[in-house]
Amino acid sequence: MTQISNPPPHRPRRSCLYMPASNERAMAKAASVDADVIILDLEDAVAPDAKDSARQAACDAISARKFGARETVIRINAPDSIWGQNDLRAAVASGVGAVLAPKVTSAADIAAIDSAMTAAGAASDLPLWVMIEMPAAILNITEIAAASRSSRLSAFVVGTNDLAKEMRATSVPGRAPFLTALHMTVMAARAFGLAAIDGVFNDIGDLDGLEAECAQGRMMGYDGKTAIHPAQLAHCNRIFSPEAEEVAQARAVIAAFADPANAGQAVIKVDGRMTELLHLEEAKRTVAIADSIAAAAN
Ligand SMILES: CC(C)(COP(=O)(O)OP(=O)(O)OC[C@H]1O[C@@H](n2cnc3c(N)ncnc32)[C@H](O)[C@@H]1OP(=O)(O)O)[C@@H](O)C(=O)NCCC(=O)NCCSC(=O)C[C@H](O)C(=O)O
Ligand SMILES: [Mg+2]
Repeated sequence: MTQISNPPPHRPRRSCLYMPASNERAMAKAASVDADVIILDLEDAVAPDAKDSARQAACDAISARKFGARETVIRINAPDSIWGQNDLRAAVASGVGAVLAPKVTSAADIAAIDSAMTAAGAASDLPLWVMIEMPAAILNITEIAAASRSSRLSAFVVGTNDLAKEMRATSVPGRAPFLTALHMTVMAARAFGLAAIDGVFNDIGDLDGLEAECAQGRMMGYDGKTAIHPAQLAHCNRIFSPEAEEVAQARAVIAAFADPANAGQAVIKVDGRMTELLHLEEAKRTVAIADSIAAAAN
């Protein structure tokens, strides 16, 4: 299987697993974990003494194509940290699928990272993902998302741990303290055509809690969830996959609009429901995601 550096628009991102690049045992799982996206972390999960060796290990694993068809991402340290620019240059040179930058707060940050990627020789279509995890990022979310028009920015990843720390908020079931941030992030992502990935669930043993949080993220419109442990992946994959009934309904909508009897119609009835052309667009997206998941499973 080959790594894809420029993924198709409907590529599933149901589960995005962080792997500390300094953790050899975790990295050895590369070929077997059932994650749509692998995020090799050089930032918070890597101790300062291990930063250089983790960077090397991440880039070696990418170059050796250890992750098969999974989308690969390297999370660099903050560009203004002592490791950030070396991380960025090494990630670009490694052939990774996307670079993930932490703790951005403004459109100027996006422009600076994009310029640094260009200076490092990045192709114009190497995607930039960013962590939305600072209060200032939430306040500036529209200008950050709008920076995608003039940069490689293509995805938001929510960081609820840093957000909790910076807000001095408490993590509780239902995530009441973070709902404003979660809604604003997905809204801005959708307004500017970006992917939106939900934050992590820290309690590895609480799969019921994880399931509830996945369902909440999906209901809000998120494409998938970041995970910290392989045990979380099956829940993320299941809940962020279109259900069989949803796919069947989507296929019925596509078939109905393709029926010559409905040619030129903007609104029709499908299985008793009012169905407009806007539903056709969503139906096509649902089927494309379902087909993509099915293809990856074969
Ligand atoms: C939290 C962990 C340190 C727990 O690790 P461990 O004690 O080894 O757990 P287990 O014994 O249950 O592990 C069983 C096996 O699974 C492997 N494993 C565990 N986690 C991963 C993983 N993430 N990827 C791949 N493989 C993994 C173990 O190596 C065991 O394998 P084996 O021994 O061969 O049986 C650990 O889960 C961990 O480090 N998780 C990721 C932490 C991380 O990346 N954190 C940073 C991102 S979270 C974040 O902060 C997001 C954002 O920035 C924010 O602000 O919110
Ligand atoms: Mg963080």
